[in-house]
Amino acid sequence: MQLVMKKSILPVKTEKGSGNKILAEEDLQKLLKCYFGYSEFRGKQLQAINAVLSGRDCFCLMPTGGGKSMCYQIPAVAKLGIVLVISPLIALMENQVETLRKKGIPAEFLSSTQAVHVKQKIHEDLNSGKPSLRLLYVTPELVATVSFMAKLTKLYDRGLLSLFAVDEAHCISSWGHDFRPSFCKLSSLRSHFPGVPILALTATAVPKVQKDVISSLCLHQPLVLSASFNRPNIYYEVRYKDLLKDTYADLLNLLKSSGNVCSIVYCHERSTCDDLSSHLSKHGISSAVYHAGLSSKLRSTVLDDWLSSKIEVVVATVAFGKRL
Ligand SMILES: Nc1ncnc2c1ncn2[C@@H]1O[C@H](COP(=O)(O)OP(=O)(O)OP(=O)(O)O)[C@@H](O)[C@H]1O
Repeated sequence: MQLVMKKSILPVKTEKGSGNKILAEEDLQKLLKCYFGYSEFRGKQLQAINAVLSGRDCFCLMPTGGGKSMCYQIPAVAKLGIVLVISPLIALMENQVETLRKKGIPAEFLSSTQAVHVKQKIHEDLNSGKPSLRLLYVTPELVATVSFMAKLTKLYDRGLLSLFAVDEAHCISSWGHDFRPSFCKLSSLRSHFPGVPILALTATAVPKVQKDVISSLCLHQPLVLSASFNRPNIYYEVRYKDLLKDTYADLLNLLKSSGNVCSIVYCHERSTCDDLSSHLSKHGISSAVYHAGLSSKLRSTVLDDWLSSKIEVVVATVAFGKRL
């Protein structure tokens, strides 16, 4: 097979009889290099990618930052059609879409935060004979609407739905720490769109949750992948607050001695975030707060400023990890 390494969708070959498209490992590696600049797949990425490209469901358990997104981003460029990514985290969608577009991969997200004319353009593309989109990020709430299901049905009937990727899939389980009722409606994806593989992704390792995700999403004999949660590059140190004379002073020293690195300080309460952030700013460390009490616009600005190193420290509640 001839690979065209320009930023265009690659030709794919068909596995005889199955109707599924397959690419050799080296071709997938070329895609990884071409679009993302990485030479090797990490951990279980390749297995997950191969599973969904061959039409098989997959449950993928990887730690935060383990590279889960690649498991659906590579299929999006390797296979014709649209990958629908269902995520509860609007800030994460915005962030990923921006990154993908910079890499020349057509991606969009649909959410309540978007302007009407932007949504219209996306719908026009989806309705066109040949949509240019490769990845569409949506919330589970949108998937639950009749009008969006009708749009998906049209795409499905034209053979344009290549994969459903359910990010933060533990949210479907009432045993999980982050249960979201809207996720329960996702079971209809399997009944409405048989034959479209489903990739469930999570960093929540509890076996009860895993079983629940698999049965709630009606995954059919999924490939279950579980990556190691050991992160040898991370150094852990516990300091007991009760044993410190002045917690804020200790933290300030730690941040100053760490040099110019991006840091996150998690606090239990929003008021502590506000208090600590102004303390750090007063003492020469640029910081901002991030919690669910801020507007989504402000939260996006803080995330952008932190990612671009405009600010050194984000003082946040768990809303930051969940990117609420
Ligand atoms: N094969 C790879 N080689 C090197 N870096 C990679 C590879 N795959 C992914 N990455 C990088 O690892 C980082 C984390 O990836 P990603 O955001 O997909 O993790 P994640 O598992 O989705 O994390 P989270 O649970 O926070 O959503 C990204 O910067 C991504 O570009």
